[in-house]
Amino acid sequence: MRFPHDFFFGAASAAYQVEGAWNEDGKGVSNWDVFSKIPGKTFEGTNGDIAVDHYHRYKEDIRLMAEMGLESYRFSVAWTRIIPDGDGEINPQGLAFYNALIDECLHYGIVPFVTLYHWDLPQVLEEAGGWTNKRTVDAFSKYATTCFKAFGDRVKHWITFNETIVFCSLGYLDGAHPPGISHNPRLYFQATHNVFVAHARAVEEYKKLRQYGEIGITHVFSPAFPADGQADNAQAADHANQYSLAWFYDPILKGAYPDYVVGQLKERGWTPDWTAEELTVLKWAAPKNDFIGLNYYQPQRVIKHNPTAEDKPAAQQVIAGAPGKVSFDGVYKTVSLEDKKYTKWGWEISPEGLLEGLRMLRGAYGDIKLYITENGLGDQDPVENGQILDADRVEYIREHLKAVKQGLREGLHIKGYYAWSVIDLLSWLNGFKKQYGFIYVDQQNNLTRKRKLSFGWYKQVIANRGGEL
Ligand SMILES: C[C@@]1(C(=O)O)OC[C@H]2O[C@@H](O)[C@H](O)[C@@H](O)[C@H]2O1
Repeated sequence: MRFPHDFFFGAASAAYQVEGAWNEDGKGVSNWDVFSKIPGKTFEGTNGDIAVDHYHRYKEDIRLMAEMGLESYRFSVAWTRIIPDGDGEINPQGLAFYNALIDECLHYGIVPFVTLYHWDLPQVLEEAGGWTNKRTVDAFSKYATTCFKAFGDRVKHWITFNETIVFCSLGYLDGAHPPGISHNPRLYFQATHNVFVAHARAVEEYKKLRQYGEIGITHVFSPAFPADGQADNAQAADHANQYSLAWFYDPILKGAYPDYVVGQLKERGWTPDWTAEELTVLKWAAPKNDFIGLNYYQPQRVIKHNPTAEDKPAAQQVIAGAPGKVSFDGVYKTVSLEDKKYTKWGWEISPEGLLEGLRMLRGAYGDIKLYITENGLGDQDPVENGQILDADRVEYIREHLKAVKQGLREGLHIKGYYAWSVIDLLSWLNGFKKQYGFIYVDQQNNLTRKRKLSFGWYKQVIANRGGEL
């Protein structure tokens, strides 16, 4: 079986992680431009000042994407290039860059799939409270509408936010992302709610413009499964899915928050300051949402946890996604299992977890349109005689594409697969050490690009529409 003709074989990146040019052509300062320069916050002090210089080399990069036969490129717009101080004047040089990037994609017949927010918030807004401040919601509406009007004649696929759970939990619970606040569930839930309202307002503005494209949001998709058959671990997995799935997917797809979580937030004084008008706009926007983007890397294997004084702060690798984390409320803990395979960063390799999770998602939300907007292997790629032989990445993506194909056989409405990432880039917490790309970037030799083993493999898969998988 080949993948359908209207299924996108794509790959992705994000502005702060690829562009560099952090202070060029009128760009404003973002929270990550500041946070990454606070000693100890990033791996070996790496930052996105240069990243992999996609800002100046995008033509070479897109030419390589075209050589691969890539059908769609998912990239994010840096808000600070468009409106440098967040909600003030528009920067024409910022519009010019993304117009050129979009036109270069279209020159090769590559469909642009644009993420409006991939974690880099204008610093002016961060200093005013970031996503805990309603001002940011209004500012996002202006920024999104500016992008729709500037690029919407050629961009027909829009993602509002990338992984709300990550930038809010790392920002307000773990303190590992801007604004670097730890253990503040009230601010965490407030920030997530404001993001959902900003999403709903952007859907409303987009539909008003009648540009006849599609708009959605991308969430982490990490379904929780009990580590064994014990009843309390099953209950812990249900709790994990309520807080890490339902809290994020329900307001977008059902237009209302899950009662299980709402009830517990009320008991603990963590209820966001939502208004009737905001809850109404969530309800209005839900059926207008055209798709949901899923970033799948691994499932969560969960056991019930009983908080003790011995609980230690999470290790860096655990904060960055490896099992072993105690949930913010202490109710459960993620664990690794003897019979599973793991990456060098301790992430489980589980294509079956993707398929099982997709079936669970259909049970909860029905036959919704889905894109796998990220999936890939973070690795330190082996280099032999100057060749990057990332056979493990080929294996990882092959097995996950086979799971997607099985999902299609079962009638799941999956419309595309975007490998993370098209090119080696800056990892927020792992610097340049954790590679994801089909294209290698030589950090020791003027950021020279080189095709990896996986580049030629993915080219073949696309040419055959996955018929051989
Ligand atoms: C934490 C980490 C990683 O670096 O491994 O997970 C995978 C991938 O997720 C993306 O949404 C982030 O933008 C990208 O930087 C990566 O981030």
